[in-house]
Amino acid sequence: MTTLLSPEELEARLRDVGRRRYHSLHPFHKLLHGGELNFGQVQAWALNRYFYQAMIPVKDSSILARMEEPELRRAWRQRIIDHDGDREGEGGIARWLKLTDGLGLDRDYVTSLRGLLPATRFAVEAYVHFVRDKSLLEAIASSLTEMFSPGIIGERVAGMLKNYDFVSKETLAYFDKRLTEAPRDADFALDYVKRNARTPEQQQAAIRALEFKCDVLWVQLDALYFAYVDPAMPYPGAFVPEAARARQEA
Ligand SMILES: O=C(O)c1cc(C(=O)O)c2c(n1)C(=O)C(=O)c1cc(C(=O)O)[nH]c1-2
Repeated sequence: MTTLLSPEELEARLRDVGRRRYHSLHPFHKLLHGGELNFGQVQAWALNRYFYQAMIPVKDSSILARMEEPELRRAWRQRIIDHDGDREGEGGIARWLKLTDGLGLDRDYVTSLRGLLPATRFAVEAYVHFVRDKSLLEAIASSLTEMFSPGIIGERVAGMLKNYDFVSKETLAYFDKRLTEAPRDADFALDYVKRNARTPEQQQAAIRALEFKCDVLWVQLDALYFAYVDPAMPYPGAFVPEAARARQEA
């Protein structure tokens, strides 16, 4: 039988999930941050991750719609504004497209999702469905990977600026804002989970939700690794970096 944890013990268990399973541990990220990917592989990462970015406000709208207290909605709606902006050209999704522009990818191609790997699509959709179908507590707990993101973002920006001449501070500007947004969002969500997971079952469900979310992030990198690093077999129809395409056509 599982026992009731104190809020502090629950937090420690949640943080432990990140220590063991966060996508900072994935070999694809180690290559990305260490400067060991080529231009086409970095393009593939940015193109696939666009779909994650684009669906974040969709999943947050679904969480918002289930919040019955104005106080909660007021806090959560900021996430949607952060990603969508208040007008065309503003917000996180627009900033992500600056990155894909900077990497020479055609905007219409990126947003059409034609080049996406199927595993990216399935993982991101699973996240959207999870928050829709599970309890509000689990939906909020699944966002808690953001507790761990400032560390990886710091490492990523420093590593990419140092190692790749095809990225700049301007093209990586997306991540600047995340360094303040993510801790604010994670503090709020962690406080909610600590206050509302009041039974051993609810606490276990919150921990499992965070594990699930780590899986959502992890499999996206598995898919990139398989398609673009080793054995480098892009799914038929998915994005093919120019160099690989030229080889295929030769
Ligand atoms: O760069 C990253 O490694 C990273 C990780 C995560 C995360 O841990 O889920 C998010 C983001 N970035 C991010 O930019 C973002 O907007 C975001 C929203 C969420 C969420 O679950 O609501 N996670 C993340």
